[in-house]
Amino acid sequence: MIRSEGVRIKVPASTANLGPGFDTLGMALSLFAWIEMKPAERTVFHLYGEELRGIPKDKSNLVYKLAQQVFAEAGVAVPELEISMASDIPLTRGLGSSASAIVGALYAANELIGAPLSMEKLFDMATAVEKHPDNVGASLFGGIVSAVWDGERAVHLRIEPPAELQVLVAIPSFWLPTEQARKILPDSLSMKDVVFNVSRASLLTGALASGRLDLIAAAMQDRIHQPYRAPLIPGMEQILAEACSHGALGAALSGAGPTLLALVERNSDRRSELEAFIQRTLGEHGIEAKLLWLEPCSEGASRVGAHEAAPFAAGNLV
Ligand SMILES: Nc1ncnc2c1ncn2[C@@H]1O[C@H](COP(=O)(O)OP(=O)(O)O)[C@@H](O)[C@H]1O
Ligand SMILES: N[C@@H](CCOP(=O)(O)O)C(=O)O
Repeated sequence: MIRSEGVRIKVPASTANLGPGFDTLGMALSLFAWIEMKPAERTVFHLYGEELRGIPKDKSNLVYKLAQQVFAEAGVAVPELEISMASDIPLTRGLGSSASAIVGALYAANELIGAPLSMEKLFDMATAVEKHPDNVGASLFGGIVSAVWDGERAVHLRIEPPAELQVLVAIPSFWLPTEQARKILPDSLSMKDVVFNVSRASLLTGALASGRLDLIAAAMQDRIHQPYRAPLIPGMEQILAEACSHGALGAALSGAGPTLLALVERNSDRRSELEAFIQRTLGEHGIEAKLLWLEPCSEGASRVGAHEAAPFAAGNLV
C-alpha cells in the first residue's frame, strides 16, 4: 500500500558516546529534523533552512538513496519522490544530524509504503550506514539507548530518561566532521583504560535506568575517545574536569564533538553558574558557542500531521 498523499516524519537529534559509552550509549534530544516524502512524477527536493544549504538535490542525496533501499527490501517500486527536509539540528557538531537524516529517510520510506519493515530491521539498516548504533538508535527509538552492533544486527535496550534530567549543550561555531574526529582515535587501548570505561559505562547505564542521578558524576568519564579528541576542542578538558564543581551532574563530549554536553538536575539553582563557567572557559580559548537547554526526548522518529508544517516555510528555502 503506497500512501499517495505522502508522509511527514519528525526525528530527534541525539547525543552519542554518552560519557563512557563510546559507540554504544546515546540519548535523543529535543531538537528536531523533519522529512516529508511523497511519490512524484520526477524526483525533486525542497530544502528549508540554512543548515541544509549545500546538501545534494538530486538522486545522489542520502535520503533518496536510503528510501530506495527500503523499497528494494520491501519489494516495492517508488522510483520518483518529492522530498522536503528541514532541520533545527546543526550539522557536523556532534548532535547526530547525519543519524537524523538516515533514520528519517528509512522511517519515512517505510511509512510511505505501509510500514512493512520492522523497527529492528530499520535499526539494522541505519546502523549499517552510520557504522555505530548510538546516534541512530536514539533517533529511532527515542529516550536513552544502549546498543551493540555485530556488523549485521543491532541489538538495543531502551531506557526511559529520568524525569529530573535536563541537558545543557554548548555548540561551538566551528564544524568537526565525525570522519575527521574518528581518524584521530588510537587503534588499541591499554587494559587499564578498557576497565576504566567498561566499569563506568555499566555504572552509568544502571544509574540512568534506576534514576540514580547521584551516581552520574562517578560514571561519566571516558578514556576511549575524549582524551584523543580534546586537542580538537580548546577548553574541553577544563570544562569536563570542572563542570561538576559548577553544578553539573556530569559532562561529556557530545558524539564526536565539538558540542559539549552537561547533564543537570532539573531543579538545580546553579544553572546560570554553569552557563557562565562554560561560556567563559570556551571564550578564554577563543571559541564562540551557542548554549541551549534541551530535554531528553522520549519519543523517537514518528509521523506527524499538517500542524507540524512550520519548518517548511517558503521563505526558508535554500
Ligand atoms: N538532511 C540531510 N540530508 C542529507 N545529508 C545530511 C543531512 N543532514 C546531515 N547530513 C550529512 O551528515 C553530515 C554530518 O554528519 P557528521 O559529520 O556525522 O556530523 P553530525 O552527525 O554530528 O552532525 C553532513 O555533512 C551531511 O553530509
Ligand atoms: N560514536 C560516534 C558518534 C558520532 O556522533 P556524531 O553526532 O558526532 O556524528 C563517534 O564518536 O565517532
